Amino acid sequence: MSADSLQTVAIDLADRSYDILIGPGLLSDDRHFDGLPKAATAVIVTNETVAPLYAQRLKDRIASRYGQVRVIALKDGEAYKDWASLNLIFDDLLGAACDRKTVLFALGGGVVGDITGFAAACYMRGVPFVQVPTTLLAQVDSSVGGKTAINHPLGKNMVGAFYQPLRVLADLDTLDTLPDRELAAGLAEVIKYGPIADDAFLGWLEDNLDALWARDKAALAYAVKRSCEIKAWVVGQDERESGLRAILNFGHTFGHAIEAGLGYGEWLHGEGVGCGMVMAADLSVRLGLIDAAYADRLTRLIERAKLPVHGPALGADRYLELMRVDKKSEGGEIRFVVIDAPGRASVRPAPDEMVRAVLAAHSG
Ligand SMILES: NC(=O)c1ccc[n+]([C@@H]2O[C@H](COP(=O)([O-])OP(=O)(O)OC[C@H]3O[C@@H](n4cnc5c(N)ncnc54)[C@H](O)[C@@H]3O)[C@@H](O)[C@H]2O)c1
Ligand SMILES: O=C(O)C(=O)C[C@@H](O)[C@H](O)[C@H](O)COP(=O)(O)O
Ligand SMILES: [Zn+2]
Repeated sequence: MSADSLQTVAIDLADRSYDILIGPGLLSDDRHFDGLPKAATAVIVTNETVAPLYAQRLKDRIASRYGQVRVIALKDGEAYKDWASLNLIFDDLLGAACDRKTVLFALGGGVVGDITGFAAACYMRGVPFVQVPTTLLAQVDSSVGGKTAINHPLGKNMVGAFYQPLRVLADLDTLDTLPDRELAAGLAEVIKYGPIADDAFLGWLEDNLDALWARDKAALAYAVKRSCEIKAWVVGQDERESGLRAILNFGHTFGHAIEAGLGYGEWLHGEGVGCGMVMAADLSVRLGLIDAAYADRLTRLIERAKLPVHGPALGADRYLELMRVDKKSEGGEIRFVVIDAPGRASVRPAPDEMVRAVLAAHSG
């Protein structure tokens, strides 16, 4: 795939359908903003790290469409995906008398995207918003599909809403400034799509991981596009996770427990997911669904992506306690996304003793 070309992936959700635009230079070209609603005010929600890098560029693109463009720069970090940050957004919108046509632009990674989407869902019972993801993780996953939320000390993403953006603008050039650790975190969500939906993509990742690490634009463009296609295919069938969509949670039952158990921010979300996929793959082996060689193959790729494959020593009881709060749990029974066969996943419970064996093998 050419590194210079613009790619479009469509999310098909009836009257909530939208396009994901993927390519370099999107934030330097007014045309990608054509068709967005005009209003008195636009608000760019970002954070203190991303604002100095890209807020002015975005402001220049949209200034002609809005009477005023405000910028809210939140504190940076998973620990700030909380009520206090959400209230700062509401305080600013109300303080500036923003009306219900105000358009919010989420400029940043998944933290900014999730909190801005939730603010958009709530403010005056819903205002339009646009996702402008600037991390690999946000471009391949969090900006797409309409899951918005903040964290609660007792559980990850526990307060939120399904609320779709008007458009996703993934400018690949923004990845130039992304720290290596954040690139690795994004690769976790990219790798996820292989075992759950596309075994050939897993093979492509094995062949192209070095190119992705070298930030080869053509390789990044393909990884972002293929990830978005798979997510669009899943979300298009099950927007509100009544079934199929839960496969996107592969690795997350263990991963979210690690994030919450350590206090948000010590491990990145993608690091929790990377390690969580190792644990969930082992669980799939123990359930007799896949052979150990496939789990080893996945673990090797996760290691090559410079992600942790061994979890922190929270203790099995604490892991189990945290995982019971997971949104897939039913009546206190934890349900895990497991691999049924290469490229195919499902959700099912597992005996506590088996989960303890997985934790003994991969944490502590
Ligand atoms: N809604 C969903 O479907 C979904 C999917 C996956 C993850 N998530 C959520 O996304 C969050 C993780 O997102 P993330 O990994 O993007 O983390 P993040 O939003 O914290 O961003 C990672 C770091 O990179 C910085 N950054 C962002 N863009 C940059 C750039 N271009 N150059 C330099 N630095 C940049 C940020 O300031 C931050 O320090 C978690 O809260 C997770 O729960 C949501
Ligand atoms: O879009 C989805 O659906 C996902 O599960 C994508 C995940 O990568 C993401 O981390 C999501 O926020 C987790 O959802 P949650 O419902 O477990 O909070
Ligand atoms: Zn995730």
